[in-house]
Amino acid sequence: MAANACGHDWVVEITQQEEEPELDQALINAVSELDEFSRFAIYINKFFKPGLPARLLNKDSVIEELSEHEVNELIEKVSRNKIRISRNYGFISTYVPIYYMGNVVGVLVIESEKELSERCSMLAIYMLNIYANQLSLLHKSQLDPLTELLNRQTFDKKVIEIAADAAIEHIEPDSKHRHWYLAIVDIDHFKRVNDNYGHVIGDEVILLVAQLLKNNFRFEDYVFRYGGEEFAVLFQASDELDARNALNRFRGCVAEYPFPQVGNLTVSSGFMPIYEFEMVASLVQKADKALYHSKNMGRNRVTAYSELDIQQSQPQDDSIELF
Ligand SMILES: Nc1nc2c(ncn2[C@@H]2O[C@H](COP(=O)(O)OP(=O)(O)OP(=O)(O)O)[C@@H](O)[C@H]2O)c(=O)[nH]1
Repeated sequence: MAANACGHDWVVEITQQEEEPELDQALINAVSELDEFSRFAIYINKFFKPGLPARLLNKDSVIEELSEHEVNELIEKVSRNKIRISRNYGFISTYVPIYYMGNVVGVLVIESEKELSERCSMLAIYMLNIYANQLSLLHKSQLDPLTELLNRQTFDKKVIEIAADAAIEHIEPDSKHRHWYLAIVDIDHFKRVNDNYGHVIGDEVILLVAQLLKNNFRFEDYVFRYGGEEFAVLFQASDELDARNALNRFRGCVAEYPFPQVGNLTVSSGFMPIYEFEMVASLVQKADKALYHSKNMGRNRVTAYSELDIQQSQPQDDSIELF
């Protein structure tokens, strides 16, 4: 650590990361190089929102994992006392707070034979703080500024990840497990909103629909602003009926919502399962086809890709073999 006495190398490493797993690894590497101790566990609430649990970051930690309640108690204690030290049967436990915007969002637990130097503890605090700031910047870069939903760039990455997992797991369509679905949702006749009430009201409608969408899906589902008044949802459901019910629930919710000045609006959607690896463009094209079917059938409805008469839309194979 001598050449890196002020932690400069770690700061550079952490602030260079543009992907979350690599950023996590950069922090884990930095903490493991603070050489005065041998074992550590990092717990952090990565969304920085009160009420969400702080989860273990270094899953391979040799320190026994604490319960959510124990972690909350520790966070409460380090919020009051900054660094805490306790002595247990020959080793020393040090608890270092993780700060984000002045709030404690996690805790680093270190077990060592001898007490950590103050310099080492302060270095840990700075590094954890820099990690939290970098994580927040990374999260912000994944969001659409108007709605704070995930943006289009993040959509492609997430679909590839889910489709790759589906290919590995080989989940069958009739399996008992919940699996992933892709839906594209579009506000009906949105151009009329802009034309009649102006773009500011149009933007407000987009924002309100985004909020309704977020509220209608689970925390572990992903909601994106895909384009202007078009949204994409990656969500888990047990089968097609379950997925359709979720989208219909949202559709009903929008239809009943009194949009200020505008009154009532509707949304149409198309959806399909992600059972195997498929290119993002091909998945989106299929969900889009189902969406346009909803539009053609009068809007304010949900269509599954499986409902479409694929035979009609595909070119007929009545070609003549020439060679
Ligand atoms: N206010 C606002 N309008 C947007 C934004 N992005 C796209 N739009 C507008 O959204 C409208 C989309 O219109 P169309 O694609 O013709 O579709 P539509 O009127 O919703 O009709 P259907 O989709 O067929 O039901 C266009 O007028 C765009 O200018 C945005 O960020 N804010």
